[in-house]
Amino acid sequence: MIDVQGLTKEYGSVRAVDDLTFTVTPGQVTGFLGPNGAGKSTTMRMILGLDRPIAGQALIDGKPYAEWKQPLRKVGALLDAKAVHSGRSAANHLKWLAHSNGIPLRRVDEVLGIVGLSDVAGKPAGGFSLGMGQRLGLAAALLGDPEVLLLDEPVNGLDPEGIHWVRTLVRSLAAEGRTVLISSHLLSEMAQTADQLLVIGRGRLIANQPVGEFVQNHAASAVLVRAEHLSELADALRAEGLSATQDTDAEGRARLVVPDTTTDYVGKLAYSVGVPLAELTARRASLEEAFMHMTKDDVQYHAGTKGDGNVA
Ligand SMILES: Nc1ncnc2c1ncn2[C@@H]1O[C@H](COP(=O)(O)OP(=O)(O)OP(=O)(O)O)[C@@H](O)[C@H]1O
Repeated sequence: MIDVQGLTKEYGSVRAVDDLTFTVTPGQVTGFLGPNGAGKSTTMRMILGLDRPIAGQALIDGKPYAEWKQPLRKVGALLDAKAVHSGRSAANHLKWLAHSNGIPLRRVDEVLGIVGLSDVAGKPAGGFSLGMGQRLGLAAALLGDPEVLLLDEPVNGLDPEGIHWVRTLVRSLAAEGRTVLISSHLLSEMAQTADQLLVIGRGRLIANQPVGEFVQNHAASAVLVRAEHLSELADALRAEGLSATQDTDAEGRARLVVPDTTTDYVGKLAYSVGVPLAELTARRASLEEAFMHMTKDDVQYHAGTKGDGNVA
């Protein structure tokens, strides 16, 4: 369990993290989202004792990270996968970490196998691709078989197979009862990986809820309907107090978009007014729509604008 209370950090005049309070519970994947510069990495660094807050605290199972005697056995973290001595081989990098945390050396071969790097174990990490570096970072995070995992952008640089593998891995780690906090800008991926979402903007907490609830609360779903007699159906919908707008689908066919209703309702109504349907589809809101809606006032760095924050 990670317990963050009133965590606050400033860099000069920039308040990077502002009075953040949340808990991350075991047995589920918690996704950590926020626009660029929102304070995700800074929060993770403070949880790991790498940055000192100006107020508040972060505890891991009741103690600050620094008080765990063999921290890698308690918490596995992937923050900056490039933070590896470039001349050192993957295996030696992991052996060095294992040694400093009292972890048996046979675990090094195990984690290299888990992340698919056994064949390049003896090669210098400096020559690794971005994706291989991420895999090595994940191997280091898993080395101590930790109960708590903090993964900052773990799928960065991974190919589709790698992304799928990370998703399966973190879901199985959570299913084993571990605490998993994971940040990513790939929202469609996060929608499939996370159970719970923590969303921050400009250092402040703006949502902490299950993924499905977040999407339902912050993005509109709609029913899409095609029929030969669209205007009759539109009239019937409006008579029932529903708004229906007409547009065309990808194949250029006219359809109605009816927000805030269900396919069951529209289907029954069409039947009652004798309009045969050619298509009746629920358009589910996406995590991306919900995220854009929730964070639109907190985006500091827009394409084509100067932004109003300090550029990192
Ligand atoms: N070492 C530092 N010195 C000065 N400012 C910093 C430092 N680290 C972070 N910041 C600032 O703190 C704010 C939060 O940055 P942080 O990297 O935590 O955000 P983030 O949510 O992880 O962003 P991204 O999604 O782009 O990785 C930003 O305004 C950033 O410029």
